[in-house]
Amino acid sequence: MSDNRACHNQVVTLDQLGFKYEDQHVFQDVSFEIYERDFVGVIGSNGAGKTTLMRLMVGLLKPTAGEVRLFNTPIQQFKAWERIGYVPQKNNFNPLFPATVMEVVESGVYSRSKIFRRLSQADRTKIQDAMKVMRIENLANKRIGQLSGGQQQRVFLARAMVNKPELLILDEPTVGIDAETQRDFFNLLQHLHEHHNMTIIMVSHDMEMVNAWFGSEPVHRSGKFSFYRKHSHEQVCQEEDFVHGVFV
Ligand SMILES: Nc1ncnc2c1ncn2[C@@H]1O[C@H](COP(=O)(O)OP(=O)(O)OP(=O)(O)O)[C@@H](O)[C@H]1O
Repeated sequence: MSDNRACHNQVVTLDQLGFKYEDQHVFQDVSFEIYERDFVGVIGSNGAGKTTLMRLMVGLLKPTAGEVRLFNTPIQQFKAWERIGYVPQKNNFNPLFPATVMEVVESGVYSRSKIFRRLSQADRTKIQDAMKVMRIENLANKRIGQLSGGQQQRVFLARAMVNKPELLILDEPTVGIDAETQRDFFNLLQHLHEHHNMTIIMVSHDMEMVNAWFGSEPVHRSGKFSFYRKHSHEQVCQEEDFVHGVFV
């Protein structure tokens, strides 16, 4: 295999995916592949079904047609949920929720395959690491409802990051956040993408931001969605994977 993309594994495969709520078709026949170390932007107008698509990718909804595969496994057989971090749309969060920042981040330790158990020292270290990367250590004991939008966003990102996921899925992460905080947030995502080799999928309807970040042309259009892509480490991929004259 001589193409850069072919030496990376597929992380998410959308195969002729369709979904409807009762009688209302949200979308039909959406196909796209997301590879390791991709940073993918999913763009669509209001009501195009972006949130629905993300919820299908994390198994919170079942497709009415086609299939989702995660790390090459059909989603109904997929069990390794700690490999995936998901940050739902911010406005789904109830600001009166009484938990502290620390409690919210801790709750990220329990992926859906685990039952509640005491936190181990290793868990504590993972929690501290995630809080440090997101620069929220000094907010640990604050109630989440007392924080600004940008700070809350970092807390939910830290929660999704606790298990050091390979794939991070973000639904409209910058809605309601000022331009400066958005820039910080993108710098952080860029760091995670380039230095922690994370694959990132981000939903947005902010074309200006998307064009600045991904360029003006989508790599693919399917249904009402446009998919944009940035890829990191293509060079490394070629060097690492070219062993004894063959791609492995
Ligand atoms: N639980 C539900 N029951 C019925 N219809 C729903 C439900 N959730 C969403 N819909 C409808 O499905 C369509 C897609 O909704 P979705 O939230 O996925 O769109 P979106 O692209 O994320 O929109 P936005 O940009 O406004 O967040 C909309 O027409 C919406 O009204």
